[in-house]
Amino acid sequence: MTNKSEVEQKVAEFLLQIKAIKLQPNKPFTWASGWRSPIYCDNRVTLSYPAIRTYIRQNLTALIQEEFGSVSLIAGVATAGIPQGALVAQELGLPFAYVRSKAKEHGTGSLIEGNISNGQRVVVVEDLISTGKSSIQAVEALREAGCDVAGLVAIFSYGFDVATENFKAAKCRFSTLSNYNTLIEYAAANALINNDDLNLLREWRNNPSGWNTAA
Ligand SMILES: O=P(O)(O)OC[C@H]1O[C@H](OP(=O)(O)OP(=O)(O)O)[C@H](O)[C@@H]1O
Ligand SMILES: O=C(O)c1cc(=O)[nH]c(=O)[nH]1
Repeated sequence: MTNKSEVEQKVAEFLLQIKAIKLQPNKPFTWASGWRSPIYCDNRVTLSYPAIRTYIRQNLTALIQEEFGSVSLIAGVATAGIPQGALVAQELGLPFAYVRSKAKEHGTGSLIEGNISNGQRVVVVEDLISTGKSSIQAVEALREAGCDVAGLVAIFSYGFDVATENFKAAKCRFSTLSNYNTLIEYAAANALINNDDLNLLREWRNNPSGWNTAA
């Protein structure tokens, strides 16, 4: 059995260490949802660090086994969920497929790439959950294609209520390796983010969809 809070902290530590956590309060990031944010968690950077990539692969695999038991397919969410999902599928010796954000506009016209079969029990791998919209879109596409979606795992979640509600509405379970609260607590305890930025991040977290909308 993995120690959940140890993994949450270790992943937060790694993300800070490799500067996957980026802060730009004066030049906000625009997220997939359209929200503007002072923070960006770039899990793609983990791929550049073999030891960290391995830790994430092994712990996503353990999470899938603990939460969902036996599955027959791993599916990644394009694009950042693709490499993470492929690594996990390799670890589990399972088939892999991935779901595009929209169907390809030439060639096969596919929305889902790879072979899937009706009734196949699948776990979806995503890198990050903000609103959960991208995740749910992939889950619905797999269901429409006949898959039995056991649930979704991701490296990081901001823990927003809107994501919880979106997953609940879609009747999809999800679990992540780390989350925003752990990240902020770890950064504060180890003086990895200065106090001004910590205050700003805590304030932002109270109303993320409304932050900086006037800018
Ligand atoms: O929970 P949500 O509000 O949907 O946001 C999270 C999504 O945003 C990012 O994808 P993005 O499309 O920005 O980039 P990518 O192609 O690099 O995955 C991230 O990889 C998630 O898929
Ligand atoms: O919501 C997003 O688009 C998003 C936020 C974030 O911190 N990292 C990321 O890759 N995407």
